[in-house]
This record gives sequence, structure tokens and C-alpha cells, in this order.
Amino acid sequence: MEKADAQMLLIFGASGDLTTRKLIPALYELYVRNLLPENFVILGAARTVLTDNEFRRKQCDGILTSQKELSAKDARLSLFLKRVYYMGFDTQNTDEYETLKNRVEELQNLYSLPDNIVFYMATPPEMYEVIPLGLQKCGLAYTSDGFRRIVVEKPFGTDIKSAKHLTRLLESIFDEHDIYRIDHYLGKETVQNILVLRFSNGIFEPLWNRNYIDHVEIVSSETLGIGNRGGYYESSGALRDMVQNHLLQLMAFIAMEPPVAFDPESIRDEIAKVFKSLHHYTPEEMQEQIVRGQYTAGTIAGESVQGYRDEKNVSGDSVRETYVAVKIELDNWRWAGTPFYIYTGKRLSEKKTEIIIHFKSTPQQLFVGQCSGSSCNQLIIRVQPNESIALRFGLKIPGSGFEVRQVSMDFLYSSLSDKKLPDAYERLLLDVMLGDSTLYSRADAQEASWNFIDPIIKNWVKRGKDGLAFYASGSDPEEIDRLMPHDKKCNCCNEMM
Ligand SMILES: NC(=O)C1=CN([C@@H]2O[C@H](COP(=O)(O)OP(=O)(O)OC[C@H]3O[C@@H](n4cnc5c(N)ncnc54)[C@H](OP(=O)(O)O)[C@@H]3O)[C@@H](O)[C@H]2O)C=CC1
Ligand SMILES: O=C1O[C@H](COP(=O)(O)O)[C@@H](O)[C@H](O)[C@H]1O
Repeated sequence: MEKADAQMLLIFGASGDLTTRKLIPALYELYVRNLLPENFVILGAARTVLTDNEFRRKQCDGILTSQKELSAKDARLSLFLKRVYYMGFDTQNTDEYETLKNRVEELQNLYSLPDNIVFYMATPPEMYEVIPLGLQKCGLAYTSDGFRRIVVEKPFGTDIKSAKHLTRLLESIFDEHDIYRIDHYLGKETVQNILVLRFSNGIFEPLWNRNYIDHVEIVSSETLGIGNRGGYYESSGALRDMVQNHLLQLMAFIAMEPPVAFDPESIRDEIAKVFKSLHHYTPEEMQEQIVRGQYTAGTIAGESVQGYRDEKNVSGDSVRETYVAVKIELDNWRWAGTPFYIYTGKRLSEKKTEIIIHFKSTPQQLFVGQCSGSSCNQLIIRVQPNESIALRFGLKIPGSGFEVRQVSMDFLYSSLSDKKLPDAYERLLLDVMLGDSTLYSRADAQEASWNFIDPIIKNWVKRGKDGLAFYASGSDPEEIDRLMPHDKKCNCCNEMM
């Protein structure tokens, strides 16, 4: 496996949840697997005042939480943590950037590091402009003999205007190919395997189009509520939080044309084309094709939970959607007439992300019980949990007659290896260190997806609470039935998983 060049990873927002829960555990895992550069330093920065050792202890706890079997005394853990440093730093105070620059140079000298730096913005999005401007002013954004890369966490803008503005600002400081817009769904092993499943197997391609696929479902349901992210969620909602990025990306992997080569730009060209072919609805069509809902109090795993409007930092009469279902149409030759149904929501009955490709039925149903009148054939890609790929088809029930029932041929990732699948952030952090942007999203794709999302949000703002459905926590909204005719719904899939 290729190793990245010696470098520094400078994480802004290092005292926050993402750093401790995801980034540092992922970096430690890469270290253990011998995938980090031979020579590296991780420098965390945030306003909270912490010494290097206090920061290391906090990160050590984060790693131990993510790896239950690991001991705090493990020699590899202390060797890794020795390379982790911290500095108290207020991104809004321009004077502090000079101090940051001095600390960076001091560490580079201490470890004889070349001038290669990845900046990671794990701060609130309001800082995504402030930090690059500060780095530009103090000169840290530039190097004459190394590289600079910048990772931008989601959300990348809140609409097309802000996304374009942010891209313009970042491009005035960094080259576009050094800007890494992260979408952690693309770091998931099962999601990357969509590309391999499609483009390394000749058997699927002839069927992968409007002639053989009736419709596609992309579901990402969660049992968790919004937790302590009320402030963020009030301005975001399910459409911006999950659909604009993660779920449209999944759809693009299913819908894209084969790239001319397996390199970042060829792949990202095809993804951008999918987003550009999204059919934009009129306000009247939106009422038909899009459903939004909000959770009320209910029961999850036997425990009572409160409704969205009672959550911390949420308005008592909020109309923010915690659930959304969208029927998506793609105006292109491969997919015209084959809808993609995307649903996502918080506080639903189970946590799962899956893609179900529904193939068309036989022209005539010759057998009794033939999958209850619908097609027997589905390809199910279970992204999480119980990562798997299953192909469903009809077979004869043993005995007299010709009664058919649906059976499943399953591949379980757990049967491939007893090791747990790598966390999405491991892959994405490794890629940015290597300079591979294949699994990061490009400006044109982001903008095309905002172009699709913006009119929907504007329409909802205009309609206020009109059309907002309520569902009890722990249940699945019934309004979804309005989008998808009954004969298209797959009742069998869940039972078999
Ligand atoms: N947590 C998660 O699982 C995910 C998070 N994200 C995104 O990652 C980003 C960070 O999220 P998360 O870690 O949860 O957020 P937190 O609120 O937990 O952390 C934010 C961090 O930013 C720091 N910060 C805030 N203001 C400043 C400032 N003026 N100067 C320097 N540092 C500052 C905070 O530290 P201090 O107060 O010490 O300055 C803290 O370290 C967000 O944009 C979020 O959308 C994306 C996907 C998942
Ligand atoms: O980006 C986000 O994703 C999580 C869901 O991620 P998953 O990997 O657990 O499926 C979601 O809970 C969160 O609201 C959103 O910001």
C-alpha cells in the first residue's frame, strides 16, 4: 500500500466532538495499520485552553471509547499520541495566526518535516471562510516547496449562493484540486463497493437502465433524534442535512455512466453529469413528489422520547422537517421513466441505510404466488448495519404444483473478514494525505445538487406548516405511501435481512 509523504495535519475545532469521536480514532487506526506517513505530526487548534498532555488524554479517551479492546497502556497508543499536539487558538482573532504559524514552524523543525500541510476545518461552518482568510494573511496558506490541502466539513453552504461564494473564496486561496469537500458516506466501504460491483462485473451493465429497472429506493433511517444539535438542525433539516449531500451521492453512484478511467476527474465528471440531469419540479409537482414530516413524542426501544419541538434549541412551533421522502427523476437516456425514491429521517423505527434496485417483472405472471403480483427481482445493497449485498429471485416451493416464493442469495461483508470494516473517516483521511480526491465532491456537483434542493426549500418556506406531516417517534410516516404506488413497494425485503 502506498504511503503518503511526511506531513502535518492541522485540525481546527480540535476540542470538538468530530475530532475526538471520529478524526483522531481514525488516524490512530491508520497508524496501527502502518498507513500514516513515516514522519507526521497532528496539531489540534481550538479556543479551549489545554496543554498538549491534556489534549492527548482527551484524545486517548476518544480512541479507547472507539476501540473497547484496547488498553491505555498499549505502547502503540503512547507512541501515536506523542505526535499529537495542541494549541489554544481563536480563529476570529487575526493576531493569533502569527502565533499559529510559529508553532507550525517549530514542530516542522523539531521533526524535520517537509512543508506539507493538510488543514482540516472541523469547526462550526461560520469559520469556513474565516480560517482560510487568516491562513492567507499570515502566509501559512502558501508554500514554495511542499503542498497545502484543505478539508471542508459539511455543510458546504446552505444554498447555491453560499456554496458558490465559499467555493470562490477557497479558490482565491487554494487550487480547486487542493480543496477537499468531505462527504463521509463516500468513505463507507459498502458505498465504494457500488462502483466495484457495477464496473468490475459485466453481468449487471446490460440490465442497469430504464429498460430493466423499474425503480430504485434509497433509504437512510435513524432511530436517534437530533440530540444536542438543535441550533444546527433548525437551520438545516433533513433535506439539507442528508439529501443534498449523502443520499444524492449514493444516487449518483447508482446512476452514473461508467467513467472513461478510474481517476478522480473521470469519476467526478460522471457524478456531476448525474446531478445536472436531476429533473426540477414545478411547485405543483413538488406537492405530489415530495413528503416532509416531523417527529412527535413516542417510544424508541421501549423508552419514551420527546418530540422535535421539545428538543433543546428548537422553537416550540418549528416547521423544520426531520423526515423527507423525495421521488427523483433523472432526465437522461439511461434513467428517463425510472424513479429514484429517497427517504431519510430521524426517530424512525430502525437504523439502516440501504439501496434497493427493483427490476421489472416478467411480462406475464405464470405462477401462483409469484411475489404477490410484483417483481421477484431486487438487488439490495445494505450500506449499514449488517453490511451486505443480496440478490432476490423467485423459486419453486418444493412439492407438487408450481408455487413460487422469493429467495435470497446473500453476500455478507462479515464473511469476508472477521475484522470490522474501516470507519469512513479512515479512508477519507488517508486519501487526502495521499492527495487522492476521488471520494471528495467537486464544486460543480455541489452546485448542481443545491440547484435541485433550493427551490424545494423556498417552496416549503412559502407554504409554512401546510403539508408538514407529523409522525410518532419510533414509527415510519405513512405519507410515503402517497409517493410510491402500493404495487411498487417491496414488502419482502425487510423480512429477509
Ligand atoms: N460531529 C459529527 O459527527 C459531525 C460533524 N460534522 C461537521 O463538523 C464540524 C464540527 O462538528 P462538531 O465537532 O460536532 O462540533 P463541536 O461544536 O463539537 O466542535 C466545534 C469546534 O470548533 C471550535 N470552535 C468554535 N468556534 C471557534 C473559534 N472561533 N475559534 C477556534 N475554534 C472554534 C470549538 O472549540 P472551542 O469552543 O474550544 O473553540 C470546537 O472545537 C461541523 O461543521 C459539523 O457540521 C460533520 C459530520 C459529522
Ligand atoms: O452527516 C450526518 O450523518 C449522520 C448519519 O451518519 P451515519 O454514518 O450514522 O449514517 C446524521 O445522523 C447526521 O444528522 C448528519 O449530519
